Amino acid sequence: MENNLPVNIREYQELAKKALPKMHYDYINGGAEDEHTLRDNIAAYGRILLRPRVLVDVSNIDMSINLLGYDMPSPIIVAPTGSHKLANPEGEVATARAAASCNTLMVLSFSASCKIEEVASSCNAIRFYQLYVFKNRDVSATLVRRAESHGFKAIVLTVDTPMLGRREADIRNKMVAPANANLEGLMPIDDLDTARISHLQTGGSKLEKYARDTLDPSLSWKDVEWLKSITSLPILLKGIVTAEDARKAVEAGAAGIIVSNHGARQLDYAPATISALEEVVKAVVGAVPVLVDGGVRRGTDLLKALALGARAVMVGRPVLYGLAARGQAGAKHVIEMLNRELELAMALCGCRSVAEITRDRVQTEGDRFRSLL
Ligand SMILES: Cc1cc2nc3c(=O)[nH]c(=O)nc-3n(C[C@H](O)[C@H](O)[C@H](O)COP(=O)(O)O)c2cc1C
Ligand SMILES: CC(C)CC(=O)C(=O)O
Repeated sequence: MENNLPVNIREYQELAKKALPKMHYDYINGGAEDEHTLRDNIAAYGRILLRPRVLVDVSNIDMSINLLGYDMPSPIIVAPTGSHKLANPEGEVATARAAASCNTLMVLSFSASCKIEEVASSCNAIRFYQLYVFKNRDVSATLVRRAESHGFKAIVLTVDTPMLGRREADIRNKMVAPANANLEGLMPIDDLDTARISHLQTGGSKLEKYARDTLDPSLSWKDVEWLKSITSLPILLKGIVTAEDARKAVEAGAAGIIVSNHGARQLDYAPATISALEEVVKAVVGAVPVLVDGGVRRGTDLLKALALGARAVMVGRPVLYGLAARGQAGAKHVIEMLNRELELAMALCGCRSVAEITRDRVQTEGDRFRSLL
């Protein structure tokens, strides 16, 4: 096996598909409804071309960045994804160790299958905590306090999930809500079991029923204020794809914006995130860092996102593919592979540092259209 390691993310995806029960692979891999946005998150990267500059001495490439005051050796971040135990029995602890061994920042999901405390004590690293606002605010507030006291450095509030998107593979597979290790003792377990296990008349998956019983559809800008009132940690808003909301996020005091469509699992026909990134970057005019996730599978994708103004780039499914295929070693290899691919892409584009990955290194469809006018 070690001599036959996958050479790219696609190969990890194939291994993950072989390794996992169909229900779990579909949950990880799937998107909402027609999966138009799911395909476009990846396809949109393919429509952006690179404009390499040559005869630059690229014998030293520096991929480091600074995010919210933290120096990071590369702009890659592990996106928050729920239920890592579906991919590997060691769950988020294995992912956290993989990320830490690459000095990569990980965002721990609210829906994690390992406890905040377990992840925090498994290895030393800078980590952020992702939050959902539950109907019962005390549940969310308690988790924020636990994350704070275990050294998490920022809260990533996911704002694109007032209710769960319609994921048809999960409906077909009768996907059950995976156990959330961090809710134990916070919600009456009977309620959770009913939500997780009961049959539905609505045609949604059991996961959808669980989300409906817990997530608060009244989520609004007031909740950002509420969150600010209960924590002194910086708050990043994840799930913004328009200039209008980006401006509101800055007004609301967000410390950062994550351009995301939740890996195309929420609103189908939302824009591919790489197509929405520049609009958001322009709207915030440097007031806060803008991050992006969705569809990143290559180092060249990372370079394109950085050229269009992302400060850092989050990766979701690829890490889960690595975890499912080869556990902690697989998750680590995925991060390393993306780092090496980015380094090579930078060298071949003549960029010695992230600051040198400027807007003119890419040509978007919009650029091609404008050049015809
Ligand atoms: C299996 C899975 C679970 C996810 N769970 C969460 C979650 O708990 N919270 C959240 O904010 N985003 C969640 N996401 C969305 C990711 O944070 C991220 O936006 C998305 O995976 C990026 O797209 P990519 O998978 O193409 O890299 C999840 C995504 C996947 C694939
Ligand atoms: C339980 C869900 C809300 C987790 C999630 O965000 C997802 O599956 O995309």
